Amino acid sequence: MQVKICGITNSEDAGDAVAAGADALGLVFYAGSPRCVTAEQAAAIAKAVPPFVTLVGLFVNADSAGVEDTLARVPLNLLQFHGTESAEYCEQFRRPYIKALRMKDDLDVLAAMAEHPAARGFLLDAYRPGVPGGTGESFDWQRVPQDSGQQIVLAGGLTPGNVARAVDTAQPQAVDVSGGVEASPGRKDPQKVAAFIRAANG
Ligand SMILES: O=C(O)c1ccccc1N[C@@H]1O[C@H](COP(=O)(O)O)[C@@H](O)[C@H]1O
Repeated sequence: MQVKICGITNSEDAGDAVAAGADALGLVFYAGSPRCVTAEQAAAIAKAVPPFVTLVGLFVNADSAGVEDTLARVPLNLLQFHGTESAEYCEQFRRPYIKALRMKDDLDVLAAMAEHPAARGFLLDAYRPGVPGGTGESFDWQRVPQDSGQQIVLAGGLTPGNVARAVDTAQPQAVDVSGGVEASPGRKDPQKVAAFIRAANG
């Protein structure tokens, strides 16, 4: 099971997550988040990350120039678009990307995936009106399609205590967590991070 620890705000938390076995670290470039980092902070964190750990930049309906500016300053391996971005928008950066889908009750998941043929995968997160993500809420894992042929990253309200059940139910390729492994908003708890990665890997 691949594990992404999202909402890293400092080099110490990055190092702890890598030491615990994280495959990917997420940096949030969304001003509305308590985990938001500047490009300068992100570049400093990136220096603490080994080359074979994927560094993911998370954006929410950001203006294109802002994304380009971040890309020029931070060595991101993968982009995560967590808003209502179109395929045309996401593809303009010519970088590998995953698209977040918020699992609103009436969302046609396969149809939403078909709108992003160039996406490298889809991150499925809980839906809460007015909040783009990082809600700490989960959704019905049985709604994760088993026949999409896509790389699925399961997210939303995952914790060290529920991730094994989530993996068993949804059978994703990867899991993603933010609030469930925090000591306080924006600071990770290294013991929770390690427990999460252990539990995700069964
Ligand atoms: O982490 C955030 O603050 C955030 C803000 C805006 C959009 C997405 C955000 N995070 C992503 O949401 C998932 C789920 O978060 P949680 O585990 O429920 O707290 C997280 O893994 C990020 O990919």
